[in-house]
Amino acid sequence: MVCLLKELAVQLFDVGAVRLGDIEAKVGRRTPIYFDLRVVVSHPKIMMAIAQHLQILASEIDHDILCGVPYAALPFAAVMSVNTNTPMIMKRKETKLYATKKILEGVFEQNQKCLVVEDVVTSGGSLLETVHTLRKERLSVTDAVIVLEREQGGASVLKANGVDVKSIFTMSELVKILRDAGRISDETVEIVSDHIKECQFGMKDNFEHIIQ
Ligand SMILES: O=c1ccn([C@@H]2O[C@H](COP(=O)(O)O)[C@@H](O)[C@H]2O)c(=O)[nH]1
Repeated sequence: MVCLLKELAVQLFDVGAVRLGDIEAKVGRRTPIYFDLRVVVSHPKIMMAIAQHLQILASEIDHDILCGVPYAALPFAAVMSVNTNTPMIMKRKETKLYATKKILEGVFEQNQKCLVVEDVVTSGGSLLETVHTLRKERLSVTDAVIVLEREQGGASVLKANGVDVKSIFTMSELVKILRDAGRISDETVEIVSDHIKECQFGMKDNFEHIIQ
């Protein structure tokens, strides 16, 4: 049986996957809430629950193979791959400099439909970079399944680049569950809601280097 979303959200909080405060995120951005889903590798039951929820989203999407955005989403994609007997490929952060000189590891064919798996989307930049690499290798990429959509514009950036994103949680849903479960205060919900409104990303936040 798949664990309920509310239970999953509270379990994530209780294992330290949700950090509150004035936190430095990617390249100098600051955020009052940061999700560190990398801790999930140490909690197999939570890993399985996340993979199962991602599989529910993936079941509505036609795809031949899976690819996780490195590194945080690789374990999620691997568990989904094994659970559903769907082949997976791995994108390297950098092209291998010797022997095979590959950027993608694993077996694939041109025009196969590749479903991208990601942990968190903020600006959409990390996911878009992976999509760009996959498309350069002639894979067809139109969809992604993710754990958390921070509602800061990333999903719209991806949509504008031909990628539909389906998430297990949005940031507002997740903070509401945590507030109702007594894990965070009303004040924190308000701070997060203000942050979402104030810190929005769009194509102007320069994805040109990725999509050129
Ligand atoms: O709360 C967060 C926010 C981001 N991340 C990591 O950053 C990228 C997503 O940011 P983009 O701006 O969309 O590229 C993603 O790969 C996450 O691993 C995070 O871990 N937690």
